[in-house]
Amino acid sequence: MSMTEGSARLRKENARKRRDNAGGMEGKPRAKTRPAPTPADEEASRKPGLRARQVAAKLLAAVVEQQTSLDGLTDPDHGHPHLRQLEPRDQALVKAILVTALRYRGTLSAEIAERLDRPLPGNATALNHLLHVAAAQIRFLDVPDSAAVDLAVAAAEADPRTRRFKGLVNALLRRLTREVGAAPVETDPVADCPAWLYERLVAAYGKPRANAIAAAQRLPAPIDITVKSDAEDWAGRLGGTAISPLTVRLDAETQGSISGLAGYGDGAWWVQDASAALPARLFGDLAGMNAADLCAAPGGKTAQLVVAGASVTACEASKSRVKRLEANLARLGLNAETLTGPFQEVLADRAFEAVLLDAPCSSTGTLRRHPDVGYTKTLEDVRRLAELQAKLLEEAARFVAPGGKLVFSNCSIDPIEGEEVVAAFLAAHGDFAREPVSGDELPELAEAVTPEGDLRTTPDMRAEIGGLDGFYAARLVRRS
Ligand SMILES: C[S@@+](CC[C@H](N)C(=O)[O-])C[C@H]1O[C@@H](n2cnc3c(N)ncnc32)[C@H](O)[C@@H]1O
Repeated sequence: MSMTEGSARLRKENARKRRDNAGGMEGKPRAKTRPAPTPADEEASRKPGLRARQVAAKLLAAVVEQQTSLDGLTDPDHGHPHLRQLEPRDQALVKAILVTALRYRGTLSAEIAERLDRPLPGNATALNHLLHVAAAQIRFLDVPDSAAVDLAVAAAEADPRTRRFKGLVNALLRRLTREVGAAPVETDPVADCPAWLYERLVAAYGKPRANAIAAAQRLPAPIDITVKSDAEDWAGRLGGTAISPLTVRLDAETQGSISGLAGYGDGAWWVQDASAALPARLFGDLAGMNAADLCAAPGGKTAQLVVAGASVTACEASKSRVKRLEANLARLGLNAETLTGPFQEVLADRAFEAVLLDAPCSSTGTLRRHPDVGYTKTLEDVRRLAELQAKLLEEAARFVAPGGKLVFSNCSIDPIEGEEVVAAFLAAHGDFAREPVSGDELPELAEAVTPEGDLRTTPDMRAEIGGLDGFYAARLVRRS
């Protein structure tokens, strides 16, 4: 429900600001979190923009070596302290570098490797990150090449682990600038799809479709909002297109400060990808019914259930995320009962006519917004999360009243976490049946309805309007 990836959309104005500020600016550190300056910090403060590049390399290491999520590292309140110490403009630059370096990681790795006489030593990880940070700027960002190269050389010199490679950094990056620079060289989306994920895509969807998905998920995602009503009207007012009865896709020009747009303060809409808005739609009109959202925060789907007329109970296990859920509902002026804790415990023996289980998952459907996911998650994570989902689905079943509906969903692109979980559940539960979704229910997205009657979106769908996140949803009904 918040805008998290504005920095990845490098629109001209931001690019100009960064160029004007090419060297960047050292942040005024917050007294509370500021560690004592090291000699490297002092050097960085003498060279504008150096600190931003050093922080970018450090955070890139955290993503690819420690599998730390980019959202966590860049969280405005709890993110990495070195990032939070930078000026907002430099923070935005660091985020843009990271998103770009991850989105094009395969391409950048190959272009760096081609210009090395021999492969880097296996332990030269700091050097590798530094080269990726510089190459991302040279190849894809509107930063002067000379600044990208000079600051990479300065960063190499400031770090004892990379000092002896200073000459290599300089020569390699100058060659990259000369030979490719920012030329629109065609790059291979498959090379930029993490290998384990590409293998899964081929296994699940076949090679041609896997290639189309890899290409679509390398593109930055547009920003979609879900409106309480009047999508056409809001599209006109905000500058966008109504792409479903509830979703407006904002034009690139409209994007900027989301909270400054008309209707935000009045709670008329919230940010939610078009595909994330689909599972709650599967309940249809909920007027006069009670509904439970079992895994609710940050609350986009809870809001939809309330707007659809239900009396909603929203459960969330994480205390901090309940706060976000409640703040979001308050801004939207929507009422729901919120319960803090695992739904299995806090719901006692209640039963509901509509139950939504939007389960934790690998988030591999959201690579457009979160290009780190391919490097922070593995196939083992997918399998582990599928087991968790199966357990949660089993437990969710007991809160469904006879004749009630249960929608299971998540934003993984992998059938292991979707179709297979539901197939196993139905095989073990004669008391539940699938209630197939029909193309008529979602006329704008009939291609997403599977032969079994589930919903499966992939990023290559609706390419003509900018694609969709990958999502899965199945609608089940309790027979007795
Ligand atoms: C995919 S997110 C939900 C997104 C949410 N439905 C939305 O549309 O905004 C999954 C959420 O489930 C929560 N969660 C995980 N296990 C839970 C449980 N047993 N009971 C309640 N919440 C749980 C996580 O903390 C996380 O916030």
